[in-house]
Amino acid sequence: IGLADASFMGSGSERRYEDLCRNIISDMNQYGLSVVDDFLGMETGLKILNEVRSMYNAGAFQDGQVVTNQTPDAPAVRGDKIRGDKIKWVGGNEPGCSNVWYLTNQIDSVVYRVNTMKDNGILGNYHIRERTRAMVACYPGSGTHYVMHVDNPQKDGRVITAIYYLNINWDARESGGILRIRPTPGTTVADIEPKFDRLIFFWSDIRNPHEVQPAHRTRYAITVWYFDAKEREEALIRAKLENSKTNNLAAQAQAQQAEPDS
Ligand SMILES: O=C(O)CCC(=O)Nc1cc2ccccc2cn1
Ligand SMILES: [Mn+2]
Repeated sequence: IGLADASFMGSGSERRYEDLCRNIISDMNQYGLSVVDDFLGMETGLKILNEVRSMYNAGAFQDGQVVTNQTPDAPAVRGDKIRGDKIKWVGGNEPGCSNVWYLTNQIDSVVYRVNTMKDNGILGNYHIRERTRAMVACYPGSGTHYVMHVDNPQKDGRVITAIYYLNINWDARESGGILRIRPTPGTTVADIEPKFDRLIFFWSDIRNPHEVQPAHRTRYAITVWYFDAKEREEALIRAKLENSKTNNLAAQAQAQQAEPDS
């Protein structure tokens, strides 16, 4: 995986930006994932980290969906959590999020660029015009993890997952917290350390099941998901159909109840 060095924001050289995008295009076509180190440089990375820390310390994060998968017959032990992260969704330019907002703008420009460059292979099949808000996540250490899963298993429109890590001097040997991606089909495994100022991309669908291994140190990450216009459009139409179907069923049920017994 071409570990591109991309503190292009510092040196601001167009050439390095082009090279970075070329690297991402070839990684995404070859591996379905890409790792970019030194994306924004130390100074900007630190501003983002400090902003996230102050959000977290202000108690602005909620528990990620916590589903205990208690096996029915097992003794009532503490349900092992599906995931232990705490999250906060950050939209446009809310107060106190200007550095996260700057990050999402930088990632946007890379994604829109690789999506429109010529000879971009699979990336050319998508038409990326929208993304989710930024999901700021914190694994508070003490073994919190996230089980193996697929981000978009059912064509909800999301095609690229982009994750930016904020963890200075992360050493997985003592802190764990590795993101393990198991690209399918295939037998390879990509173990990615959540290193400071590292940006990764991977296909959001079933091509990339992934997990976060137990983290023993506070682990911050910021994720945005990019939509393909067509897949998103179709997903929204399906959702509307589903919705109207259930509404009709409910209305019918309501009506039946209302009818006097025949
Ligand atoms: O932090 C990492 O290295 C990746 C963690 C991760 O996969 N997070 C995540 C978080 C999610 C939150 C809501 C719905 C789906 C989700 C899928 N994945
Ligand atoms: Mn995920």
